[in-house]
Amino acid sequence: MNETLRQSRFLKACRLEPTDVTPVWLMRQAGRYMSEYRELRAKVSFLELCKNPELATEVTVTAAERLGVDAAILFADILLILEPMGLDLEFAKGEGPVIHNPVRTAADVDRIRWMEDPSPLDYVYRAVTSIRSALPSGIPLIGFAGAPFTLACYAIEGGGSRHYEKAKTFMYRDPGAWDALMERLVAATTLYLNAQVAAGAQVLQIFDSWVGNLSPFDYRRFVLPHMRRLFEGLDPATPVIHFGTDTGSLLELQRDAGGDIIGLDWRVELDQSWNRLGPKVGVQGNLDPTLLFAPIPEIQRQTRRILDQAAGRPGHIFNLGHGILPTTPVDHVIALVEEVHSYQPTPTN
Ligand SMILES: Cc1c2[nH]c(c1CCC(=O)O)Cc1[nH]c(c(CCC(=O)O)c1C)Cc1[nH]c(c(CCC(=O)O)c1C)Cc1[nH]c(c(C)c1CCC(=O)O)C2
Repeated sequence: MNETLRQSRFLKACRLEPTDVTPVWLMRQAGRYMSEYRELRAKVSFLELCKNPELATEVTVTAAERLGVDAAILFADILLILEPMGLDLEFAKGEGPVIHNPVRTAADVDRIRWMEDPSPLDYVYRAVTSIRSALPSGIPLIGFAGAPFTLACYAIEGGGSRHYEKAKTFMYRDPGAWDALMERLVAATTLYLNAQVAAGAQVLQIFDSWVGNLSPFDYRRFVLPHMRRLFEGLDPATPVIHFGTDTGSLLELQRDAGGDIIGLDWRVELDQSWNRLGPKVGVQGNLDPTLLFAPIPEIQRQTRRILDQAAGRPGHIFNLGHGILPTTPVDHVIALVEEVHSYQPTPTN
């Protein structure tokens, strides 16, 4: 890695070093709220876009440049890895992701393929290399994957869900088959993430978007050992952001599972949560994505409130608590990024 990249404010924050201003990027920064993205999507399907390294590069780089953020995130999806494992994935119009052959029994788990090598997802690594060479030298590229629990939820439910009753029933009824499924997901995800690093990603984010649905007791039993093995298998030189939503009761357990930076959503206070997590990890977050629909002065006020809570402590990466919503006004997003970059601490007297 070159020195400009190593000394970027984003990578400094990942190492818990002080920065000139707080680095900021936004989950789903490349997405439907942006007209450039919608124009491309009018011509190609979402999966075609993910599988075309040239178009994935265009979408990633355009979003990072238009917003002026401090990091780019690979354009892909957490569910792509399920295809080479034998699941039939479709992004149905207006419905979100659908898996046509979900895992419902222990025999279904046996049919899930072990990924022996990372090559089925070569199109992703080609996109990583191409994005890295197209980005300015001071802008790190974030690679990512879904966490095994969130991927297992999709694999078992066959799509999105409100209560995850199928996934949880599976977990409680057949813990052995659950562990077998999680082991396959951990093995595949480890290969996948390390291959993204080898292709040119400087940082990784693991999305455990739906894990906040579990009690701490069940997290400890059904998720934590698998997450530990995943973190242990990753390239130790690459910082990892460990993200979830609705995880107010799981933060310490998530930290114990692994990661350099813990994602916080807007349901928790940034300062209190960081104190709970302790000095060895940084935090990412935590503006409510819905706040981007508020008048700009209110966005600015709450952005400053979050930065006041971080109080200049090294290791804060500004972000939303979850992804940008599709109807968000772009100028509000740009105003948010500008506010983070121009922030001066509020005098305390
Ligand atoms: C759960 C999850 C998924 N995908 C992802 C997660 C974890 C983050 C989270 O909790 O939101 C992760 C993801 N998905 C996408 C990215 C690209 C990078 C970025 O953040 O800009 C990333 C990091 C693109 C996408 N992934 C998807 C889109 C929209 C597709 C379109 O163009 O129609 C994008 C830009 C589709 C997708 N993909 C997924 C769903 C549920 C949906 C449908 C809902 C929706 O449409 O927003 C699964």
